[in-house]
Amino acid sequence: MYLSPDQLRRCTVAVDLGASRTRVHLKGAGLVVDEPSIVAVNVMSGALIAVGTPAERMSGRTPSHIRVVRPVSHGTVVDIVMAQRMLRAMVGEKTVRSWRLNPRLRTAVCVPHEADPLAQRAAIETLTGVGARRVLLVDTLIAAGVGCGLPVEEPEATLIVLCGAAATQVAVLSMGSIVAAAKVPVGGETIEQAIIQHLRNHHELVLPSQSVRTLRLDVATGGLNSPQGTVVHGRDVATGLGRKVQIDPAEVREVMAAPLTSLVDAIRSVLHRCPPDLVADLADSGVTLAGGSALLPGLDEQLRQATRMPVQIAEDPSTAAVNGLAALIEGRVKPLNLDAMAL
Ligand SMILES: Nc1ncnc2c1ncn2[C@@H]1O[C@H](COP(=O)(O)OP(=O)(O)OP(=O)(O)O)[C@@H](O)[C@H]1O
Repeated sequence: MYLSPDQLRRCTVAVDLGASRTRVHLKGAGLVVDEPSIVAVNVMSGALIAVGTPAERMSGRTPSHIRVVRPVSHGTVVDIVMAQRMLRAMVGEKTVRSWRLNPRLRTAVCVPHEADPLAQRAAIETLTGVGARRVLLVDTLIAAGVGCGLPVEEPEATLIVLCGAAATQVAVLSMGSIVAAAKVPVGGETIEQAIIQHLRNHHELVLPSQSVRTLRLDVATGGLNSPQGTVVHGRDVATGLGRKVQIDPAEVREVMAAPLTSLVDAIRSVLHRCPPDLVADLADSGVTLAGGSALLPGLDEQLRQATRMPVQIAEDPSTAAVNGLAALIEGRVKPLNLDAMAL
């Protein structure tokens, strides 16, 4: 079904419930929430202990009565009650109360391309639970395309690669629609898992989840470029005791590069399914990378070499989807009829 620009402009709130981060944009106020999608709860009393960044810091360090929960997985709400409590805490009770008092509150929310009816229902229930009277679902790929400043409403093709936490979506967009799309289970989190597995197999070290992020970002910023590499602390697989290991940056880069080949295959398969006229359009505009994992070191260069197309990273890749949704609800883009759903 098509969603008209007027329907979107009647929305007051734009939400991107990501596996890694939750982002909320309020019309007129801007981005009011950009926090990790994590909640820490006391399993005995059911009380919320922390939400967002403080809850993320607790991950892997909590006593048995505190559980760290991620209510969103692969861009889909998997724990509706927890997602509602997380949103309420992030936005603030005062704002949620004002939402509840507004009988016409409309909210636009991004959902992954081809999200199944259960995933759509979960997004809707989460938002109605925090006060939305009507929820409009917008395909994340379209929202991200708009957020990257791509001319998605024009009859020429644009190619977007949205690199999230657990998955990457690839799509060719034209005239406000998705011409062809593919999804691969590769993202920042899967790469972190690959690094953890590598260290376990080759160094017999169990790396804490928080250290793997630092290690990955060190590689990203060139902080590991000293000849000695970097020292990481973890737990010895056999003895269970604390141990440190010196890691070669080239080794980490190799592990990170492996899952990215499936991304190149996804781009090729999307291009194969597009009419040649649209593929010809892409010779100049090339590939636009969005999503937090677009900042993975060397990803743009690897894609440039593999596809022989120009590759650019969006100006603000992490917030592309919520910014695009915000531009749609604020009417900052040319009117376009979107492939989306209103429920
Ligand atoms: N500077 C950076 N370098 C490398 N990776 C990064 C950087 N910043 C964020 N990331 C990674 O980007 C991912 C989060 O991206 P994003 O915020 O787009 O995800 P999300 O929208 O929450 O997830 P999804 O789209 O999968 O539901 C995380 O895995 C994070 O580690």
